[in-house]
Amino acid sequence: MCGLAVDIDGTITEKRGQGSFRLSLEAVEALRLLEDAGIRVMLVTGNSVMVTAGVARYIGVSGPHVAENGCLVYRRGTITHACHHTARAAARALEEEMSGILQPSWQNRCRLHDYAFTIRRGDPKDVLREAKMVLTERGLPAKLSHSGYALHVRPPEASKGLGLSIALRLAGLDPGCVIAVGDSAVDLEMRDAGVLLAAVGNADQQLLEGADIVLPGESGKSIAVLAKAILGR
Ligand SMILES: O=C(O)COP(=O)(O)O
Repeated sequence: MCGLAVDIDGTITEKRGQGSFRLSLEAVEALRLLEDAGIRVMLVTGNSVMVTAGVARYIGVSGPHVAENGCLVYRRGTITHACHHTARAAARALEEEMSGILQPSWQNRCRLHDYAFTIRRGDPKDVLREAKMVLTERGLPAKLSHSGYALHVRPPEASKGLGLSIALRLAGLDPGCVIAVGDSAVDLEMRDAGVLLAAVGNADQQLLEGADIVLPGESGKSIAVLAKAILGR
């Protein structure tokens, strides 16, 4: 075991779901113990690069880290662009056509490729369908996903797997000795980097069914359980 890639929201927080942003102190402690034992901890998230780099700094995890759902890789102050397109025009179209339903994320001001919206009302599946129709009508190619926290509009090439592959290459880590952990269907993409994929116990159904292993416990507690098993404590 040489590296652990973890999603942020729903994975190292106390709980998962819109509005659950409190970091799990158990998870933070577990990630620090792993780092101290020489295991590289990488954040792989839909958040903007500024938020990702800030969270990483104060948790104390060395990275490289992946932001904007795979589009940006942050390593020691340097940013690598994994995506070559931006979903900015698609995000603007959604703002115009779905303002009653979608609330743009405050982080959109510092995003470059992937844009996020919280859903004000309605079932995320219906909202995704409507957003897809808006983009098709406008002829804007973009990928849409929902993290359990926000709807993301992404360039077609965006993938957490692509971002994680770049992060592993920058760190000189063999994917075969890396475990990735997430809480939602978007995190399935991380397996494309060749890592073992784990789901926290309260992950969404798609990830619970698609992951290689399901961890006991919920969100941050699952991370603490995994760290104990890795460190043999
Ligand atoms: O940005 C979000 O919507 C959620 O971010 P995550 O990828 O860390 O779960």
